[in-house]
Amino acid sequence: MSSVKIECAVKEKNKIGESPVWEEKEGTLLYVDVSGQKVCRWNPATNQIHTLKTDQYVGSVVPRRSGGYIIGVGTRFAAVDWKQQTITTIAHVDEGKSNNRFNDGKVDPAGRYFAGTMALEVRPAELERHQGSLFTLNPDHSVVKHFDKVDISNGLDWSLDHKIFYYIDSLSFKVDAFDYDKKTGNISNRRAVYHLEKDEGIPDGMCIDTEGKLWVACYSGGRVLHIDPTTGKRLRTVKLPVDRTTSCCFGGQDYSELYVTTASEGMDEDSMKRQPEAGGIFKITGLGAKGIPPYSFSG
Ligand SMILES: O=C(O)[C@H](O)[C@@H](O)[C@H](O)[C@H](O)CO
Ligand SMILES: [Zn+2]
Repeated sequence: MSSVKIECAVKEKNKIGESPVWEEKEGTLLYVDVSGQKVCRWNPATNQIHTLKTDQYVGSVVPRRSGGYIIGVGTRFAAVDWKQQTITTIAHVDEGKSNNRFNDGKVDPAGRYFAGTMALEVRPAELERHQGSLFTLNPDHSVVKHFDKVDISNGLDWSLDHKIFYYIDSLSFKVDAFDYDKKTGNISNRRAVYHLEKDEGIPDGMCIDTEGKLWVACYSGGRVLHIDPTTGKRLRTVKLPVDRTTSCCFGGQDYSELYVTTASEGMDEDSMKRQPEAGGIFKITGLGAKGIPPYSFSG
């Protein structure tokens, strides 16, 4: 077995780094800084970061098949023209809930954008409960609301056979699964596939690997969990040198590198001293696992 190597690849600090997506064509890593209110694109070859400021908190960014990106910003779905550096609203959600914002999101195997909302936090993980919902932006730009009463809508991905949708509502401290209908985008039959242990922190972003196993970043846990969703067992724990690990995706050559975003927001001076790399993005190699290419929004 090769040895695991963990390095801080993107040193520029995010307040809340999130939603990492590998862009194979350019060999770049796309992500957001939620409360830093920006969409970022890091080029490993040049170590340059290009950013686009948003006018509100941005929860996630996904590639769009016709070019550019789609984001969940504030309580809007919006299109990003990266070349023109413009953001155009596509649809509104959670109308009347002015204290809400989009959080994590990802494109499903049929090209729909799934993203959920949450109330704004007073402090990390402290917020008015049950205010969020999970939505889908369809390719025709219609919006579907799947369910409400979500605390912190977070990690999501689909099984390799496209029959299961995995989902995390962070404050439930578990990873859930739904039956997923690729044709309609409907999800049903919610059940738990993994319950976090006390010291594992708060489940946040996640991604699937080529074996159908999940990698779950744990906020306040300083770790990524490798989970088998069919047995409900944890296969492995990968610890990082910072506590606030937020999300992960595979990227790089053959999708064999795991990129882990982290947050620095809300840390006091002391913990910043102890964790100087907080807010950076980590690259983990030697895991012996690989990911799959991200799906693009087809609308
Ligand atoms: O990363 C996210 O998904 C949210 O934007 C964050 O706010 C954290 O999850 C939260 O603070 C801890 O649960
Ligand atoms: Zn998250």
